[in-house]
Amino acid sequence: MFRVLVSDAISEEGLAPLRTSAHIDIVQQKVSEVEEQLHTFDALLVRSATKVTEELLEKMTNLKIVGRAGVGVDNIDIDAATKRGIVVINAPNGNTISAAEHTFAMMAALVRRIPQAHISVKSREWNRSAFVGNELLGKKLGVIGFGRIGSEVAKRARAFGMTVHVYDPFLTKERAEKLGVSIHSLDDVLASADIITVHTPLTKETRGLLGTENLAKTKKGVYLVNCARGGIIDEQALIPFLENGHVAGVALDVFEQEPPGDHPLLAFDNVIVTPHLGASTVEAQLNVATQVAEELLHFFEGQPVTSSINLPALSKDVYEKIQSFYHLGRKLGLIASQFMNIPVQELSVTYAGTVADLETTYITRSLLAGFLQPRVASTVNEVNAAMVAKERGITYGEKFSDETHGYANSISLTVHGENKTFTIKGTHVPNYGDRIVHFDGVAIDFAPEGHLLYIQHQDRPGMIGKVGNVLGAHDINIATMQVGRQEAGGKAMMILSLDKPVDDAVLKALTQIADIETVKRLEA
Ligand SMILES: NC(=O)C1=CN([C@@H]2O[C@H](COP(=O)(O)OP(=O)(O)OC[C@H]3O[C@@H](n4cnc5c(N)ncnc54)[C@H](O)[C@@H]3O)[C@@H](O)[C@H]2O)C=CC1
Ligand SMILES: O=C(O)CCC(=O)C(=O)O
Repeated sequence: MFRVLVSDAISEEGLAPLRTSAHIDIVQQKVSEVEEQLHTFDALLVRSATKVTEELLEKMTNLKIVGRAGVGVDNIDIDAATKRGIVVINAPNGNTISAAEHTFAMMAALVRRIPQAHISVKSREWNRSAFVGNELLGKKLGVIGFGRIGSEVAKRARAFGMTVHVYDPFLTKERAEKLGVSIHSLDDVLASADIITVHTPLTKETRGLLGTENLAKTKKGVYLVNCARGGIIDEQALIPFLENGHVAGVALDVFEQEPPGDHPLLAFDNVIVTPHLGASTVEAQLNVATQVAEELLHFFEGQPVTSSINLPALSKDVYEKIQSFYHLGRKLGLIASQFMNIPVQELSVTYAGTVADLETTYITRSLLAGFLQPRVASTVNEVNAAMVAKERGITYGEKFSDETHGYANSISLTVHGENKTFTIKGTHVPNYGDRIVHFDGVAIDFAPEGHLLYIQHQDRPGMIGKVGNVLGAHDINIATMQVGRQEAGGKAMMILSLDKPVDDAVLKALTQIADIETVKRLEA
């Protein structure tokens, strides 16, 4: 018998698949009410109220799986679960439509001033001239982040006669054309849009994406919508733009801190808000509950789960054999994704030497997960990587080669993007670690670890000194530096490992050195 603790308000109808099994015992109580029995549960099913902390996981000594009836897993300590071998699953698309519809409702309410007018009439006023709005027809909608929700918002906007301009560095031209939208640079979207809506994950790159500098690039009178994650629009930076009327209005479903308390933004009449309601519909809650309940059932029946966001269901035996290559694969994917920060269509992985005889499927999936992670909102791992790649229109394949070029083993990844192909090759040396031995056509040798800096330049005397001077002037210590070149006087590169990451000012200063062509930060 498997015991499942359902500790949040989860759609009863959605739990039906679990109730059909004679081997599953469902207990619907809060964690605090079953303190004495926590060690007896095999599964925990939550929405967002239960905080699945390391402390709770420590008490649930028999726990094998946590199911989140929703997308975001902010309330679950994934690392702590992963460390304990507890699988975490979610429902990645069950609430997409509800979140898209809520975004659209917020946008329409914003431009027609519906919440303000509602309060006015309820206060027994009848002031029609105070609530003159704008039409959506003919307006330009800027969509930043064109994944599941962004693309559904765009479909609805087109039905309203809006033109949709999209910024998403990972969106391919084919997918944009299929959905009837055009791809633009961030600056173009900022400058041209009448309304801007954000639908990215909250990452290092997107935190404060709409901050002072980018808000200043928007059209005077722009409307902004954030139903994704608090912090993508910088709340503090927004205030002066509302005060001087540059921003005509803002709709927020999410906040940097939730609940936002007595936040200064709440004092503005033209800021309309909801308490993180994007997924709060009967339908979305039924979808997400059904999805996780079915996945839990598969898990207990020993079938593979498709929406796990942490550990793959690997046997200990196989895992021990592939472990080193599994990590090398992840690093190759991660570095390649950052280097090729453009839309890509295809990944091709070639195995040679001893690694070619192992279970390469898992290694390829690990590599794929590393490649996709910088591009998507939710955690990608070996279990869900194939599904996420398919959704993004990225194909991948494995090849095997007898050509080892002197290495005992090697994994080579070729990434095909629009107008550019990139190849990276790595090897694992027992008791020494992972090495990258080929990078974009140049033989080189570096460890894929930490804060890396890639510099491509013409092979001229004195380049190392010039780079060293700029980094020294910015107080950045170089841990290691590897150089390589295609031919004397031709294309050359340096890969530096730094003690701390470089900021945009350092990148700019390096780019200004004569004969340096490209500089990129790579985190591994
Ligand atoms: N308000 C609510 O109740 C809900 C909010 N969400 C949030 O909505 C957001 C979007 O969710 P999905 O569409 O399911 O995610 P998704 O992973 O399908 O799409 C995210 C998109 O953002 C793009 N992206 C990544 N970095 C970017 C960058 N620096 N600039 C521009 N685009 C970038 C990716 O290429 C991807 O296409 C997430 O933050 C999610 O947590 C999701 C469900 C409900
Ligand atoms: O469960 C909820 O209501 C939160 C939805 C959400 O933000 C998500 O799924 O990422």
